[in-house]
Amino acid sequence: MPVLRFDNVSKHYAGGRQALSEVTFEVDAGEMLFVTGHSGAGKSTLLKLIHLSERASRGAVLFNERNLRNVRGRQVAMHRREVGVVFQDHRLLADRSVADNVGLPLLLRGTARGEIGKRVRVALEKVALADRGDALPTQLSAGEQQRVGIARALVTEPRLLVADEPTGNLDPTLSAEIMALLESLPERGTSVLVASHDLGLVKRMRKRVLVLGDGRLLDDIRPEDLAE
Ligand SMILES: Nc1ncnc2c1ncn2[C@@H]1O[C@H](COP(=O)(O)OP(=O)(O)OP(=O)(O)O)[C@@H](O)[C@H]1O
Repeated sequence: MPVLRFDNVSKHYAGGRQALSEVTFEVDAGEMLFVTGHSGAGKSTLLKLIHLSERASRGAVLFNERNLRNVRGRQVAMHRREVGVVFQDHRLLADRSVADNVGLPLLLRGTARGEIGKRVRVALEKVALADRGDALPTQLSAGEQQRVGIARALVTEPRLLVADEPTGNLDPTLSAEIMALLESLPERGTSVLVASHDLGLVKRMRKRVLVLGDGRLLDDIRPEDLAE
């Protein structure tokens, strides 16, 4: 069953140009894929329609077969529990511990403290930072900070993780480390969709690639068809 489906999706920003035009694709449960394209091609917009920081102008975005057009009000927060989000700048709170940062989405949802502690430990284990929960973000390396951002996105055990240029600020070694971590998530039940303009990185990963150009889906390349 697809976890995500875009059916002829278009997005116009108010007063702006058309960011997406009639985009159609599906993501299966347990899949990892990339979306690439030039600056302004529509990559971030595509991700925003999935975690509902923007709404489609036309067409349907379906998550677990549910049309997101019908997800309103309090249901938006429930939807966001099932979609983890990772940004280029991880946006960690500098004066809170790593564990507090990771637990924040649960705290905001009123989860009991004992349960938060348990889930934070699981999330930090997933990103190999189990022993750094008491540290402040500034005491960690850039790559470790990005892993904290990923743990925070995973703490609600989402069905899908969307990541917008997650390695944008990292050197090649740390980028590879973050990619290896993201690659390990599908087998643990979380599908992964990564937006990146870094074609070298995208090719090295040998995953399915959606190519956007001026808001249109130009290509949907399967790993076996990737050129050497
Ligand atoms: N809030 C907004 N209001 C108006 N126009 C917007 C808004 N956000 C994005 N756009 C426009 O929509 C188009 C797609 O932008 P988007 O950020 O999705 O591209 P992108 O592929 O992620 O680019 P980049 O790689 O530079 O981040 C661009 O022309 C952009 O200027």
